[in-house]
Amino acid sequence: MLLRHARSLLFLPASNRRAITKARTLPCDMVILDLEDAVPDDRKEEARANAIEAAGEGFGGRLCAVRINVEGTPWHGPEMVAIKRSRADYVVLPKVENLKQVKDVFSVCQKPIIAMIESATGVIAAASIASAEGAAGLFMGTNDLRQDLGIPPSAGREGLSFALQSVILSARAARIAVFDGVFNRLDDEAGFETECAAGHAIGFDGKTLIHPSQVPVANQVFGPDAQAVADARRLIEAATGGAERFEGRMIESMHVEEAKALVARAEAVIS
Ligand SMILES: CC(C)(COP(=O)(O)OP(=O)(O)OC[C@H]1O[C@@H](n2cnc3c(N)ncnc32)[C@H](O)[C@@H]1OP(=O)(O)O)[C@@H](O)C(=O)NCCC(=O)NCCSC(=O)C[C@H](O)C(=O)O
Ligand SMILES: [Mg+2]
Repeated sequence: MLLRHARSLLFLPASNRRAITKARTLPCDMVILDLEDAVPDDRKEEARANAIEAAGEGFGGRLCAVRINVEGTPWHGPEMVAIKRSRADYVVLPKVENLKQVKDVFSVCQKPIIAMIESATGVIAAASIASAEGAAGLFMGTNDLRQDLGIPPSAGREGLSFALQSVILSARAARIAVFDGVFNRLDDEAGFETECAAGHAIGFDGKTLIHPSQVPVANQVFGPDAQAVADARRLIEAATGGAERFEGRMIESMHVEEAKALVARAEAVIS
C-alpha cells in the first residue's frame, strides 16, 4: 500500500507485546511501533528490541513504522542504527522543527521519514520540513501542539485550525502525505467520528489512532465512498477529452485525473 492511501495509522507502545499481537488482527493500514512518549524510560531498550523483532515478523499487508526518540536523548542514536537494519517501512520522527533533523535521520536510517509537527516552530517550518530529502509524510502531533500553543486541554480544535491547514498546505506543496493527530477520548465514539470527518473535509489523507476501536471508523471516513467511486468510474468511461458535459456538470481533464486517483485509492484499500 502507498503511504498516501493509508486511512488508519495505529500507534502502540512497542513495550506492549500484547498490543503488537493484537495489531496483526486489526484492519488498520499502518502499525506505528512507538519508542517515544508511550514508553517509560526504563523500558526503552526492551521496546526497541520488540519493535525490531515485530518489524522483522511483519504485519501482513499493513505498513509498519517505528517512532524513535528525539536527538539529544540516549536512545536516539542506537534506535537509528537498529532501524536501518530492520524491516520497518518508515521512521516516524517526533517534534520536528527544521529540515536538518529529517535530513540527518534519513542519512543514517536510509528509510523514508514521517515528520511529526508538534510545536509552533514546527508549524512555521512545515513547508521546509516537507521538502527535506527523505520526507515521505507529515503527522500532526496535536497533544504537544495544543500544549505548545497554550490551548487548554478542555478546548476543542478551533484554536488548532490554522496550524492544521498550514501543515496540510505544506505537505501538498511538497507532494507528500499528511495525517491528522490522535483523538484521546477513548469512550467518545461520536466525538471521534466528528473529528475524523472534520479532518477528512480539510484534506488529511487519514488519521493516526491510539486504540483498536478507532480503526473501523477511520477506515470508513477516510475510505472512498462507494457512490463516489461508482461516479468516478462512470466519469472516466464517459470522458473524451477537454471540457464537456457529464451528468449535468462540466468536466475537464483534471476531473478525469481526480477520478482516476479516487479509483486507485479504492482499489488499494479494498485489496
Ligand atoms: C490508551 C491505552 C493505554 C488504553 O489501554 P487499555 O485500557 O488497556 O486498552 P483496552 O483494555 O481497551 O484494550 C483492549 C485490547 O486492545 C489491545 N490494544 C489496546 N490499545 C491498542 C493499540 N494501540 N494497538 C493494538 N492493540 C491495542 C489491548 O492489548 C487489548 O488486547 P486483548 O486483551 O488482547 O484483547 C492503549 O490503547 C494504548 O496504549 N494506546 C496507544 C498509546 C500510544 O501508542 N501513544 C503514543 C501515540 S499518541 C501520540 O503520538 C501523541 C502525539 O505525540 C501528540 O503529541 O499528539
Ligand atoms: Mg507528541
